[in-house]
Amino acid sequence: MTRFSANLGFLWSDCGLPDAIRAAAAAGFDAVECHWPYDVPPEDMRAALAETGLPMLGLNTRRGKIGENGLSAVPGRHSEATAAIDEALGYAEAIGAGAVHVMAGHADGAAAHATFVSALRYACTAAKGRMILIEPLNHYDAPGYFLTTTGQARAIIEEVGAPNLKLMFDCYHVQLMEGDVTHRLQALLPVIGHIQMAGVPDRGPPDTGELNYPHIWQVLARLGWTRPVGAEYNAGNDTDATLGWMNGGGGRHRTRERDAR
Ligand SMILES: O=C(O)[C@@H](O)C(=O)CO
Ligand SMILES: [Mg+2]
Repeated sequence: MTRFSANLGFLWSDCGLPDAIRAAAAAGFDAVECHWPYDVPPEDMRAALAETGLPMLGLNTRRGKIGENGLSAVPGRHSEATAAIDEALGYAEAIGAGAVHVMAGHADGAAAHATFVSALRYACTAAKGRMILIEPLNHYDAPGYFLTTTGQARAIIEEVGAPNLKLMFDCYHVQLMEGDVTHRLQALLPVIGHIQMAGVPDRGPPDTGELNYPHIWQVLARLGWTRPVGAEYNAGNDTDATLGWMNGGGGRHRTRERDAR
């Protein structure tokens, strides 16, 4: 049975994060993950996580100024990037989150590559065993983002050479940039730390669009993947109404009728 994590940057994004954690638990998710929780006191997050028993899988480094998408590959922004990594690791430790996604930012070329490698070496050491993730983003949603393909990510992971540096394989971005999702999951499995999903190309629920997620969940089961898969899609202002796909994955989603009993 596939297990699912609710990405609270997208699901129940109209609630505060602690209430979004509670909503995810009520809907039957096995875990949660978030993007930028920094405005919420860690003790409020800890309380909601303890109350629901859900693990927080991960969070992101800050994006930087408006229009930026992280700083870790941006030459000349080293001290801000390092501060963002320290902040994310500190927050992750405070709430018991398992991973930090280090966001690269808008940059390209050899200097950006060297800057990113150096920032990731710093993050992997500072993480003291916590997982560090990097995620290729598609060029429609994130034009100019440094990290765009799984091949580029794998080369960086190999160059950094830290056991706690892993790939965040977001099926939505991978399908838009490269396709061949099944073969890529299989080939990249040893370096994958987390998997996310959304309908393609509209980033709707996983039961919409061109990717057949029930097939992908079967592939993951065959590959021995047992960690929760992150649901990171636009859910509009009624997340509960979009959760029919969870039953297709054998999830524990409780229908509204059952909730009402
Ligand atoms: O896919 C995404 O957009 C997210 O996983 C993320 O962390 C960057 O916004
Ligand atoms: Mg993603």
